[in-house]
Amino acid sequence: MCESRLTLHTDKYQINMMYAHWKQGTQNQRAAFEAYFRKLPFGNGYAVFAGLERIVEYLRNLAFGEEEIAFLRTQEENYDEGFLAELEKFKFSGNLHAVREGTLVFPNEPLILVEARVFEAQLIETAMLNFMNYQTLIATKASRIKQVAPVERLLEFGTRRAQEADAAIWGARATYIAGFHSTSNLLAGMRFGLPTSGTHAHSWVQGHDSEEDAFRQYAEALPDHVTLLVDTYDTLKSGVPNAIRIAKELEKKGKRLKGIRLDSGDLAYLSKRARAMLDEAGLTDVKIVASNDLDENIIAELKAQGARIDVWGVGTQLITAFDQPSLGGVYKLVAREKNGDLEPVIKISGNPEKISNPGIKEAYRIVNKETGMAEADFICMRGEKFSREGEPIKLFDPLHPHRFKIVNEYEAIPLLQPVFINGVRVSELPGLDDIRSYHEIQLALFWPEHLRKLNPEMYRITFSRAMLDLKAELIDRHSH
Ligand SMILES: Nc1ncnc2c1ncn2[C@@H]1O[C@H](COP(=O)(O)OP(=O)(O)OP(=O)(O)O)[C@@H](O)[C@H]1O
Ligand SMILES: O=P(O)(O)OC[C@H]1O[C@H](OP(=O)(O)OP(=O)(O)O)[C@H](O)[C@@H]1O
Ligand SMILES: O=C(O)c1cccnc1
Repeated sequence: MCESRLTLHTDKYQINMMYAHWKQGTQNQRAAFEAYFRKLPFGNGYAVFAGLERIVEYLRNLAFGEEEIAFLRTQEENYDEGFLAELEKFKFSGNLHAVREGTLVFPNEPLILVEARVFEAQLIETAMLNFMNYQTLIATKASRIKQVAPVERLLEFGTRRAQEADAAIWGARATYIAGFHSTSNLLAGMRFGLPTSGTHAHSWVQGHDSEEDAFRQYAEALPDHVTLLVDTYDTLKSGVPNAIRIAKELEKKGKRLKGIRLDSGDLAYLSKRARAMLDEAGLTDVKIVASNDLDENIIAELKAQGARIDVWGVGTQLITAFDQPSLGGVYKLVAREKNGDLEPVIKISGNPEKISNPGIKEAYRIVNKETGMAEADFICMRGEKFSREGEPIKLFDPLHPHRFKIVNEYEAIPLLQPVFINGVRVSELPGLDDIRSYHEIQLALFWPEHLRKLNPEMYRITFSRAMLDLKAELIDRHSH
């Protein structure tokens, strides 16, 4: 968790390239890189950008101390002492623009723009992608779950099955951005101010002579927060009746049973039966929590079956992004310093989708003033004049440039915000609750067709004519 130790959280090839730049005397040349992804995860219609807070912490603490330098000395005999001395002076002195956490983002649009000495811009690729790819993936998975359970409480239960501690903790934060209500991880609660929640485990019941005794002892210990796990022996014959008994005892003390938790079996059937039993006992306010390898598909299916579940506890499938364990975000050089100017560069590929978009760009969300809804994102060259307001904008379909739509009255909202300028923080990042509310406002900008979890309508990402022309020119220049 100590961010200052993350300087060497990078691939060795970055340090090798930094070294080679230092040898050829180009380490101070400026370079611009963009981070973006090419394909949406989970077949979703959007992704939820996350990871910026950690990126900012990482950049602020980026430094090579004695320990790092001593280690590098052991890793490569070619590293010259002069290079290591240069590293001792290292700090991030560049510019970073990024979209806000919680923003809905789409393939091939710049999410982070780094302009810095190539020495710096190169080093940070690995860690930035690591943070952005994981946290964006988990926020997106959480958002899919939120789409199918918009009003119920969503509890994040994943830590024990997460890919180690950082994934659990930063993953919990990402799920909160996308609308989860709490995490079971107390360190995430302490670190980020996330609400925490907890019921009890089967071991609590197994560790007593009877289920009833286990429930009673638990209720005595935590009378204000009693949610009882009712499936250790037999949910309907023993768990729910025992929970009802304890609820009645709590009532006598002026307390209420908060809930019961179902963690196995047919959750639709059991929840309906449990609801009827609770209601019959006058416990209509007692909530039913369900867990057991849930994901957005099972939750949707359970709801379609009429399950009476008020609270969903979701662990493994969410925190490991089980159905797609990685977001393939990349970090590509888009411009480099040549003869004092920043010159656009391209990466060619046999696969047209993998050809990079050259030059430093701006990204705008085009919101139709008549409907208040997002029509498309528009990517243009930095400083390019396009009619921001007042005049119609022509939004080309990138795959079929003969197809376009015209929006007459619109607002162009810039997506990339300055975070560091010349190494200095120029804006405070919003607090987590602001990010969460902003995410909700973002969702409201999009038609439901783009938000549905199965076969969504693709939101349009469009490029300016100038950017497409530059790309064509560079492809032409590099074709033989
Ligand atoms: N009515 C239902 N419709 C669809 N899926 C369900 C339904 N009820 C439960 N499930 C899901 O089916 C899966 C059942 O998995 P599994 O067979 O391991 O659970 P189980 O029968 O409860 O056994 P265990 O006691 O080992 O947890 C879980 O992912 C659960 O969320
Ligand atoms: O299923 P997930 O979505 O990953 O949610 C977390 C799971 O972790 C716990 O089970 P576990 O068997 O680890 O512990 P327990 O003995 O308390 O049930 C809990 O009961 C959930 O089933
Ligand atoms: O509080 C719970 O019920 C819980 C927490 C973590 C994992 N499973 C369940």
